[in-house]
Amino acid sequence: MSLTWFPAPAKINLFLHVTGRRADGYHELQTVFQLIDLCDQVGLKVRDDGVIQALHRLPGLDPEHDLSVRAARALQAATGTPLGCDIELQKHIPAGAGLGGGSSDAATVLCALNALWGTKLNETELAAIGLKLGADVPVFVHGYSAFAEGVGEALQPLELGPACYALVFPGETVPTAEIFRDPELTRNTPPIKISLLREGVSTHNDLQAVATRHYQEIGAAIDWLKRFGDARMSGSGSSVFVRVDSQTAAEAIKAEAPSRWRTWCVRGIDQSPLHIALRNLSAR
Ligand SMILES: C[C@](O)(CO)[C@H](O)COP(=O)(O)OP(=O)(O)OC[C@H]1O[C@@H](n2ccc(N)nc2=O)[C@H](O)[C@@H]1O
Ligand SMILES: Nc1ncnc2c1ncn2[C@@H]1O[C@H](COP(=O)(O)OP(=O)(O)OP(=O)(O)O)[C@@H](O)[C@H]1O
Repeated sequence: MSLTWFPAPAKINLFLHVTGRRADGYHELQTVFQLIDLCDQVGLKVRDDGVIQALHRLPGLDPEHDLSVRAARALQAATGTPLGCDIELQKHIPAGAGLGGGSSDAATVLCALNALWGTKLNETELAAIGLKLGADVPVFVHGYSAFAEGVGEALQPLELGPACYALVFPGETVPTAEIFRDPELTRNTPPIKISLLREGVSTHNDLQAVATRHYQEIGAAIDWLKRFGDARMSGSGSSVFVRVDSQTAAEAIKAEAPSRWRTWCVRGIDQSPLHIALRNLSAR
């Protein structure tokens, strides 16, 4: 049997407010996760011998630290299944880009293996396993764009509707922990009510000021994108984005962008393509 392939979409944070800090050092956030149609692809094949093996190597990363492998091991441990799997990743989402690529790979492995192994955990149980791997994993397990609180795991689905973005990766790989531990980080933005989002309350990304101080190229990309609209950083960076009216407008920005940056025209999606693939699998 060959590998079965499943998509792992990226996200952008339309805003990110840091509203506090917990005793364990993690930060309380308010954010909107917008899923986008830039995807990694995760190939999986069930093994009868219980072995979990990566067929790929991510540059500079021990396979045991690969979030796709860690997710498979976590599901195996939680369910006690005797089954294993081969895993292969086709990476299209840059790592350390604030796009949640590693977290999404992990969520796709959890959801797809749960179906392939027949372990029958529900989404809440899978999200709880995912949260131990990273604060961004639960939103990808649930597979919808959402307003998030807590450390990013308390989710309320949002229908954001059709949206186009020009997305720029200025080439910096940002370790998320480095940004969160900066003493200069604003950690006391007053919480907002979700209802105010629809009324157009002003929002921002609290991690942006710190990240642009650490990585000059992020500031350069924001300044360049600002001529097209309200340009912002996603997550802890380094990617930045601007919302535009049409795919044509996004294509024009991509054509003009400095060639040292990777640029995409992406669409917002309210439902993850992973969940559509899983429904098709169970209908077979
Ligand atoms: C910045 C965001 O990308 C926004 O979506 C996420 O909050 C980060 O999610 P993630 O990459 O899955 O993060 P994790 O792997 O859980 O955490 C990496 C590190 O970031 C810090 N961290 C992360 C999330 C959070 N709410 N507070 C934190 O302080 C912690 O130091 C943690 O050790
Ligand atoms: N499958 C994976 N894909 C990408 N990075 C991975 C993976 N597994 C582990 N990692 C490690 O995790 C780090 C963060 O990866 P990721 O792509 O999720 O970052 P990010 O987009 O900045 O995340 P976030 O927005 O969640 O902070 C990488 O620098 C890499 O060392």
